[in-house]
This record gives sequence, structure tokens and C-alpha cells, in this order.
Amino acid sequence: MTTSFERTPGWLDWYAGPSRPGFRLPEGAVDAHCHVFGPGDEFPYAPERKYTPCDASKEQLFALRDHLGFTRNVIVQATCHGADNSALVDALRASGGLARGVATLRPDATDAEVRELHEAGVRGVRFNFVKRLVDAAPRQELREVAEKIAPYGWHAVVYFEAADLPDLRDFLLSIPVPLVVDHMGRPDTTKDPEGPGFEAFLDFLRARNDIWCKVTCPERLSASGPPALDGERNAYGDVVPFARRVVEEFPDRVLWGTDWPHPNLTDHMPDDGLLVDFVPHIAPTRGLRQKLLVDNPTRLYWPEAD
Ligand SMILES: O=C(O)c1cc(C(=O)O)oc(=O)c1
Repeated sequence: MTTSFERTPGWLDWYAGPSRPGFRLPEGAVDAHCHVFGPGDEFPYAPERKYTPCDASKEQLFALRDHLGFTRNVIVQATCHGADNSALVDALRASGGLARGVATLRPDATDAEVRELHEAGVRGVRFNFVKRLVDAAPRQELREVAEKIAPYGWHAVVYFEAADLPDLRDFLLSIPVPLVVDHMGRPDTTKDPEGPGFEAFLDFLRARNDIWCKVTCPERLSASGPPALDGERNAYGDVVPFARRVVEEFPDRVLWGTDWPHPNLTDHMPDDGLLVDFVPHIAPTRGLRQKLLVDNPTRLYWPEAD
């Protein structure tokens, strides 16, 4: 392998590094969901965090980008850094314009802070409703944050479990900025992709034409799990029909990313090369892949280059 990808102690040690994908990414492809963690001695983790990750640096992320064949990244603030966006901003500034960011903001953030984040490359905020990751923020506070970012043209990335959608639906639909749903709203993939649970999610996407969906994280959503270590590169097949439904119905509103470095996965450490090989299964034509990997993320995060 010719990559300069280096492993850090911790869960990244579980595997020898990502394989080279068989699928060649189109030129200009964006990894639209990934994180940086720390390093903790420079950018301490938040006291209120629910987990402590291993360090996952910007240098490693950029090496992974090059190894897999991506051109750009969207770095999403992870809950373990709370509302301290310094590690994110540091990575964005070091990227030379090749990364945009999604931050976490409290309602008391000042306009000067928002402007500074914008200048660094932040284009969205993240609202997390996954109970194992955060203590729920009051909805009124989230609304205030949304109102604060609206003049900057930012969007809100929302992360929730499928079971919580009925409760969240009206609130989410009332948020006055575009929405980007993380990880397909975490469907139960043991259920029928044509059944009422996933249909309710698709119905949510249909409710406004500015709701985007990340068809990401087969490694988190799969019940069948990773492939056996026998050279077979067709992984996480049970997630394919779910993701494919979304890609085919909303080709102009889907995004894809690796979710590197895969926090909180306890059963296996995914191979990012294999994750890239998942893409042609969910986006079976060249046109769909161009939208998913290049055109859509460019329109959302680099509209000036669109
Ligand atoms: O499912 C997760 O554990 C997870 C956690 C975080 C985070 O801690 O921000 O982000 C993700 O995209 C996924």
C-alpha cells in the first residue's frame, strides 16, 4: 500500500488500515461525513461527552481522503467535542479549502462567532437526538440556533433514530433552514424496506424539498454485518435496498461519506475501502453516482464552484 495513512493507538489499531477500493470514485468526489477527534492534548474532549474516542487527526483524515480517491471532505462536529469547534476549525483551516464543516452551536453564540466559523468553512450546524450520544437539548434552543444561522445560508444536520421520528417530525419540519438527515434516519434493517417504518421516513423526506439525506453508515445499520474475510468485497447487503430507495427517489438530495473514524462501533472496524465499494450497489448508474458523490455535495457545500 502506498498510503501515508498512519494508525493511532485505540480502535484504529483494530485493523491494518483501509484497503484500496475496487470502485474508482469520480473526479471531485466528496466524503460528506467524517470527523476529526482531538488530538486530545491539543483539543480536549468535552466534559459532558458520552464516550472518549481515540485521537483521529486531520493529517490522518487527509491521508485517508487521498488514499480512497476523494477530493474533498465535509467534517462533522462529533458529540465528544461538544460545542467546542476548535479541532474542527483547525482541520478546516489546514485543508486549504478542501474541507467544509458542520459545527455545534449553543443559542448564546454571537454573530461574530458564527461569522468566524463561516469564514473557516462551516456551512451547517448539527442537532443530535440520539440518546446514547447526548442529553437532549430543549427544542426552543435548537430553534434559536436555526434562526441564528439562517441568514448565513447554513443548514441543520439532524441525527435521530427511526423510532424517534414520529415524535420529532413536526418539530423538524418547522425548522426554518434546510435539513440534512444523518445515516438515513437509522432504519431498522431487519424490517422490510418497503414496509411502514421506512415508508414513514421517505414520507418525511417528501414533506419538504430541502431535506437531504446521507445514505451513509451501512456498517452501523447492517444486521448481517461485514463480509467474511475471504476476499468478497460486497459488504452490508441488507442495507442496500434501503439506501437504493432513497437514492432513486431523491437523486438530487443524497450525500455519501465514510463516517471515518467510525466512533462507537464495538463489533467490527469497517474497512473504508470496502465502504467505498458499497456505493455502486446503492447508486447503480454513473449518473446517480455523479450526483451522490460530486454534484450534490458541491451544490450544498461549495455552491460557488457548482
Ligand atoms: O452513531 C454514532 O455513534 C455516531 C456518533 C457521532 C458523534 O459522536 O458525533 O457521530 C456519528 O456520525 C455517529
